Amino acid sequence: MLTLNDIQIRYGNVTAVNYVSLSLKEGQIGCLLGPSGCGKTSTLRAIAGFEHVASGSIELRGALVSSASTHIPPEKRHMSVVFQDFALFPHMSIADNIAFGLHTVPQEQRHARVDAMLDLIGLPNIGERYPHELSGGQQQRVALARALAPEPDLILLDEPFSSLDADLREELAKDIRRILKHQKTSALMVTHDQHEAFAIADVIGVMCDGALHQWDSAYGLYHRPVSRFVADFIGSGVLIPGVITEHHQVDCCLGQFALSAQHQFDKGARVEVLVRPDDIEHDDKSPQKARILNRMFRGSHIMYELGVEGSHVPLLCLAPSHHDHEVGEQFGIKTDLAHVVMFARAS
Ligand SMILES: Nc1ncnc2c1ncn2[C@@H]1O[C@H](COP(=O)(O)OP(=O)(O)OP(=O)(O)O)[C@@H](O)[C@H]1O
Repeated sequence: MLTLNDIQIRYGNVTAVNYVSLSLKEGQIGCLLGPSGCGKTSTLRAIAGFEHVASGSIELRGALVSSASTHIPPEKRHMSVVFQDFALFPHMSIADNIAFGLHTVPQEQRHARVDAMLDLIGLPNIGERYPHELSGGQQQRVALARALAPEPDLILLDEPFSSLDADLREELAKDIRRILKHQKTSALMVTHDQHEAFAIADVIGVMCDGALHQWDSAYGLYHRPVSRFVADFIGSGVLIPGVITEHHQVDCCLGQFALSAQHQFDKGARVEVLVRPDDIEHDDKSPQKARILNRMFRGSHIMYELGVEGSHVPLLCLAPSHHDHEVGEQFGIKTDLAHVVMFARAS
């Protein structure tokens, strides 16, 4: 339903977005994720029609809406945008806020649509109230209701939870996902918070310096990162040196592992092996030991930092928190790196 073909966005000499391509299917929820300044908001604004593209093209439901020579204005794109600051009109009731984009709809249907939207967001009795009488989370639900009311082809969400408490964010992200899925509305969100992206999106794009590194499921980004940047940005983990000894075997400080997945490295290749905290399992009975350098209690789990001979960086191990060990202790570990991700080591 939405396709970006190699778009570039420039501000004077600055290239903010560099050859980004992606496609979103009907009813899918996508998310652009990345650090500040990576170009995610510029991409969203170009889709909305607030920015021009310098090259490449944007298509919505097969129709060209942006290219170097075409620019359909925002109001003709059948999209709604939800901003981070809610942007509700303070002097209008909640019902009038939601009805704002419905001026072409006959009055009776307009009332019915507003009521349906209030039911959908789980706040059926607040139509007569004003924005300042609602909590931040309620205001953001209303902003979503206002965006959904005109039944747009696509909803764009620009860091919609950034002004809310951390606890509320994930809850609201799940809620908004439920509402969008119920309405079968396609959406694209921008965030720098991977937990929000995981909670809401079917497909996530990781951006860095104007480039889209990977457009994939959360599982794919975590388990099959295509670049060091994605490996580092998504989840936690460390890269340790290794060598490919036989085809489908890698030798590193944790031992020698048969690799189950295809890889492009020849025998003798020097690689870096991505080791996630869930790749190292704590097992008191294991003959393989590591020293505990640090520990971070996380409620259900403890994240241990482990010193392992041959690795100049501490490795991470996520263990259930009833495995309660002190810093300085030797700790039994088991590792299985058969499915592991590797990158070529810089010479
Ligand atoms: N109107 C503008 N004029 C000039 N440069 C801009 C403009 N808007 C953005 N930029 C630059 O383009 C690059 C990408 O900005 P953009 O806002 O798209 O990134 P972002 O990933 O959304 O960042 P953030 O998370 O901080 O909002 C940055 O280097 C930024 O300084």
